[in-house]
Amino acid sequence: MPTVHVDLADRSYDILVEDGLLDQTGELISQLGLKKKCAIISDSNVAPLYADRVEKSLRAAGYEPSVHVVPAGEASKSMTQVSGLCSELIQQGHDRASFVVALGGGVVGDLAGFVAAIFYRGIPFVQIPTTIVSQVDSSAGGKTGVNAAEGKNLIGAFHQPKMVIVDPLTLQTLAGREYREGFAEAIKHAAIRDAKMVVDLSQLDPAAKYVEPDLLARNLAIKARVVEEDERETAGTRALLNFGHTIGHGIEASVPYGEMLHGEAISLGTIAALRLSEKINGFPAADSQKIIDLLEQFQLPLKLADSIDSETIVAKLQRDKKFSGGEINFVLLTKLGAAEVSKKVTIEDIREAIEALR
Ligand SMILES: NC(=O)c1ccc[n+]([C@@H]2O[C@H](COP(=O)([O-])OP(=O)(O)OC[C@H]3O[C@@H](n4cnc5c(N)ncnc54)[C@H](O)[C@@H]3O)[C@@H](O)[C@H]2O)c1
Ligand SMILES: O=C(O)C(=O)C[C@@H](O)[C@H](O)[C@H](O)COP(=O)(O)O
Ligand SMILES: [Zn+2]
Repeated sequence: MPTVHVDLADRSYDILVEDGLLDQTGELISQLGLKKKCAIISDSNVAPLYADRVEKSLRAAGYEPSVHVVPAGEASKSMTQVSGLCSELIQQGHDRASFVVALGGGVVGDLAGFVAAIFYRGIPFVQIPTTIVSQVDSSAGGKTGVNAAEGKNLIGAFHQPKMVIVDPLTLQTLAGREYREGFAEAIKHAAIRDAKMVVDLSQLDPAAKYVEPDLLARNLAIKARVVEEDERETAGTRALLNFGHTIGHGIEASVPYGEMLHGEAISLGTIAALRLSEKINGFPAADSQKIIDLLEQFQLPLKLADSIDSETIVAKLQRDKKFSGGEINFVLLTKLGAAEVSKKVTIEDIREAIEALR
C-alpha cells in the first residue's frame, strides 16, 4: 500500500493510502497503542455517509467511540464550534486518555485537530480525510485551527496526527464542485515542487471522483518533505506551501466563510502569484499559462467578481501570518516546479495583481 512516512522525531507518523481503508480504521489505529475511548468528529454531510463504518471498525477493535457532528462548511471552523465540541467531549466522559478521530474534509481536520490540540492540554488524533483538499494536503503536516472574523486560520496550533488514513473511494460521494476545488492544492504542489505533475494532472478527468492512491501519495510526500524540513514554518521552507494563499486567503475571507470554497479562492490567489512571479522573477508567461490551463480544466475561478472589493481583500491579507514586523514575505515561483519566499513584493504590487484578476 502507498505509505508516506513523516519523519518528525517523536512526532513521526505514517500516512496510509488505499481503497477501502475506512473499514480497517480500528485495526490500523490499534498499532498506535492508544487507550480505548475516542471521539469521532465529523460534519453533517460526511457523518451520515461514513461515520457508521468508522465507528463499527473501531468497536470491532475494542475501542469505545462517541460521535460528534458539526454543520458542514467553512463557517464551522470557528471558536464557537471548538468550545461546543470541548463541552460535548467532557460530557461524554472523555479525558486525557481519549483520542480524536477527524472524519471529513479540511474543515473537520483543522477543527477536530485543534480540539485535540487543546482538549485537556492536548490529546492524540488521527486524520481520516474525505476530500481532495484533505487527501492531498490538509490531513498531513499538523496545522490545525479555526478562522477569525478578521482572517483565515488566525487561531490555531501545530499538532501532528498520530496517523493519516486515506481511502480514495470516499471521493466518490463528493459533489462535483467540492471534488474539483481540491485540485487547486495539487496544482500548487506541482507548481512549487514537481513540474512533471503539471503534465500528470492534465491527464485527469475532472469528473472522475477518484484519484489513484499513488498520485495522492505523491502529493502527500511533497508536503511531508517540506514539513520535515520546517515543521513550524520558521525557516521559510514551509511558507512555500502557501503559494497562492496570501491573496487567496484574502479573497476567501472577504466574502462570508463558505461562500467561496478554499480551492476556488486559491485558484485566484495562484493566478495573482503567477503574475507577480512574472513581474518580479521573470517567470515565463508560457509556464504561467500551463498552470492556468490546469485551473481551467478543473473549472476553478479565473476571474475575481466585481462585487468583491479590492481594499477589503488587502485589509484581510495584511493580517496573514506572512506579514510580520512590517515585512511582506511573498511566495513566488522561480521556475516551474520551484518557489522562493521573496521580500521584493510591495503592497502596490499586490493591489495591481488583485486588479489584474478582474
Ligand atoms: N491544515 C492544512 O494544512 C490545510 C491545508 C489545506 C486546506 N486547509 C483548510 O481546509 C479547508 C477546506 O477543506 P475542504 O475543501 O476539504 O472543505 P470541507 O471540509 O468543507 O469539505 C467540502 C464539502 O464537502 C463535504 N464532504 C467532505 N467529504 C465528503 C465526501 N466524501 N462525500 C460527500 N461530501 C463530502 C463537506 O461536508 C463540505 O460540505 C479550509 O478551511 C482550508 O483552510 C487546511
Ligand atoms: O501546510 C501548510 O503549511 C500550508 O500552507 C498548506 C495550505 O494549503 C493550507 O491552506 C494552510 O492551512 C495554510 O495555513 P496558514 O497558516 O498559512 O493559514
Ligand atoms: Zn490551502
